[in-house]
This record gives sequence, structure tokens and C-alpha cells, in this order.
Amino acid sequence: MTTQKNGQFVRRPLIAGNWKMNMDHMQAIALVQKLAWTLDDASHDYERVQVSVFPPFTDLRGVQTLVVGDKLSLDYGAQDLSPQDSGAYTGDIPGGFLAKLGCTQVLIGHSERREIHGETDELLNTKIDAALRHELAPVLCVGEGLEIREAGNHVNHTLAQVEAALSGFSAEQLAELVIAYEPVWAIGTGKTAGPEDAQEMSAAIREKLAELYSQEFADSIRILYGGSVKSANVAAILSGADVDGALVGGASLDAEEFAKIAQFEKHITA
Ligand SMILES: O=C[C@H](O)COP(=O)(O)O
Repeated sequence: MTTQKNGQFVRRPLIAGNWKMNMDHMQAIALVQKLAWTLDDASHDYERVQVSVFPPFTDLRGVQTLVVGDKLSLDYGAQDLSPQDSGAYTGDIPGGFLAKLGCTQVLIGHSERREIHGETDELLNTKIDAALRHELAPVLCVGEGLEIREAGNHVNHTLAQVEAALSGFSAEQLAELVIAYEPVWAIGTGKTAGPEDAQEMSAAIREKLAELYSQEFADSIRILYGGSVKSANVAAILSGADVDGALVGGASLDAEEFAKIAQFEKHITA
């Protein structure tokens, strides 16, 4: 995902669409088709900017068939996985099944999983382990709620989430890790953290990775921002030196809007 050029790491931006619990398997095919056509029409360079979608589990087989059949350059992954590989875990989906469906990435610890399903940092640590066992790149979601932000504890809170979730893994194991910073108060609310807030937290996360592992490792890891990202604000948010992409919720359900977000470089007016 990350290459080295003249001794400097060049992080390939990632625009990721988290569909959440939207789009049945038929709608998923229509959305992926329209997204691919729209990006093709815009001559999207996937080598330059990676584009991934995270549909519900029941859509993944259809998405795989389409992506493979039409040789699409889109990547796709799941919104969650079980920490276990098989057995009596009713309702859960293991990483091995996702890998067989061609998933390359998996979201771990989205704030809705943390809040609605009570997922703890300790559980997320085991989910990262499961993702790594099946060669799925973990997209670890972190971020603070409004009360924590207002109390001024957002940096400490978010860094503690990062440290706990990554505990026990080596830099080699985490080579494909992606971290998504999503302030919970900005998710689906229309409120976005300012570009300075996104940069502040991304820089703090990178510094934490350097402290836990090495500067080289920290410089290779992509850090995304999520929370009410749209085509109108994506360029400003991604202008931060440490912000390497976006995890997009609502706006990823509209193919044209999501394609515009993926084409964020075209909106940069400097
Ligand atoms: O995973 C995506 C985030 O929760 C952001 O969602 P949103 O773009 O609808 O605010």
C-alpha cells in the first residue's frame, strides 16, 4: 500500500465507503456498477488513489462476482469480523469466509460497533488478530465522543484506543494497518471536524505509532478521517499532511458523490 520514493514514504490515499446497514444485494450491484462507470468516465487512477467499499455481509458475494467478472479495480471489505475462526458463534462471520469472498480489508471497532454492541478495546485487539490470520488489512476505527472532546481529552482518549487495540502486535504484522479517526460527534450529523482538527489528531496518532514502533513504521501507515465527509469538504480535510484519506458513510451511498470524493485532487483549488 505504501511505497518508498527517494527515501520518503509516499502514502497512497484511500477513499473508503462504509455503507453501514444500507443496500441489499441487488442494490449493491447497481451501486458498485455505477461507481465503477463514474470513476472510469473520470479516468480515475486507482494506483494513485485507492477506492474501497464496505458493504453489508450479504452483499459481498455479489460484489465479488461483479468485481472479478468485470475486472474492476475497486477493493472491497467487510464492516466487521468475528475474533473466532469457526464454531458455535451464532450470527458471527469469520475472517476466513471474508478472505474467500475476495475481501482485502475489514473495518474494526467502528464507533457504532463500540457503542451499540459494547465492543471494547480488548475485543478489538482479538479482532485485529483474526484479520491478520486471514491476511485482511485491518482498518481500525478510533475517535472520541462529544463529552470527551468538550473536556479537551480527545487526543489522550483516541491514542489510548490505538495503543490498546494494537497491543502485542509487531510492526511487521501491522504492515497493512489503516487507522480511521472518526470523531463520534461528527458521524452522520453534518458536523465535521475542521481540517486542523483532522490534522492534529492524525499527527498525534502518527507520533504514537512512532513511539510504539518506529518512525519508519509510523510514516508508512495510512490515517483516514471520517465524519460527514462529502465532495464539498474532502479536499480541505485531506490537505493535512498526515491525513491520508477518508472513511465515508452517508455520501458513499451515492455513486456520483462518492466518485467525486475519490477524485478529491480535482477539487483542490490553490
Ligand atoms: O464510517 C463512516 C463514518 O461513520 C462516517 O459516516 P458519515 O460520513 O455518514 O458521517
